[in-house]
Amino acid sequence: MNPEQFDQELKKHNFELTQEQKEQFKIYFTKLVTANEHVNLTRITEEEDVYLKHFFDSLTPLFTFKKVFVEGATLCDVGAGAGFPSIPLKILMPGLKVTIVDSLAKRLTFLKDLIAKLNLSDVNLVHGRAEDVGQNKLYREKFDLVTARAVANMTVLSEYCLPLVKKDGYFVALKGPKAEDELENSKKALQVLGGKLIDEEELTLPDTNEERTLVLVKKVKLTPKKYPRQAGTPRRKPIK
Ligand SMILES: C[S@@+](CC[C@H](N)C(=O)[O-])C[C@H]1O[C@@H](n2cnc3c(N)ncnc32)[C@H](O)[C@@H]1O
Repeated sequence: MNPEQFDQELKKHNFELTQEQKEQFKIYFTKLVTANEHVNLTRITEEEDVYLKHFFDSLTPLFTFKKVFVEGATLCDVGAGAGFPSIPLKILMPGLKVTIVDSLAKRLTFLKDLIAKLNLSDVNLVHGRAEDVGQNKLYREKFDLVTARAVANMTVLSEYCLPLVKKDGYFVALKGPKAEDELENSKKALQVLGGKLIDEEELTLPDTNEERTLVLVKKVKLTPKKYPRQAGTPRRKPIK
């Protein structure tokens, strides 16, 4: 998907990019591939792949779960790495108030520079593990939306993300193909952590066979204080 095809695809979803937004994606692409020569950020570096597999892919929740993406909402992106999905979402919806949590300082250094170059406001960077951030009063149960792509399986991810979601807010997981087993295995964790599975949508990226699954979980109850457990425990001893 080249930048023109990207514009066309977004139009199909009723998003007409301004000149400024087109420029922001262009700068994002350039900075990503340049920085990637020194810091390990992505394996995807061809322009058409970056526009499809990073930019468009990051925006699919916005097209699929429209009603939960409200201008002015607070969004926390857990394990955003080089900014996916939150930075493309922020470019398209400038009113979002974004917090990015990642445990790797080098990636946050890249993001700090990127945010300045893209002239984005209301993007807060937090260096830390989701398990610790989820126990920090500043962040716990403070977000309308929490997103994560390619960070952990659904059970572990739920323990990272749900503690950060406000009651009645949403957790959106961007998953690959065939996520049913993962989802089935996470049922207990969702229930324990106060989540309720609302929707699960399968889609294919335009003009490809690239399959994705988007999962929408609503926080229906507060998360018990003991979660998230100590850093490393969710992965070592997933909730069963
Ligand atoms: C495979 S990358 C995915 C990055 C991005 N979400 C994407 O889709 O391109 C996983 C990221 O999650 C971060 N990460 C993994 N476990 C984490 C944890 N427990 N807390 C915070 N960040 C974590 C890593 O540092 C890394 O940047």
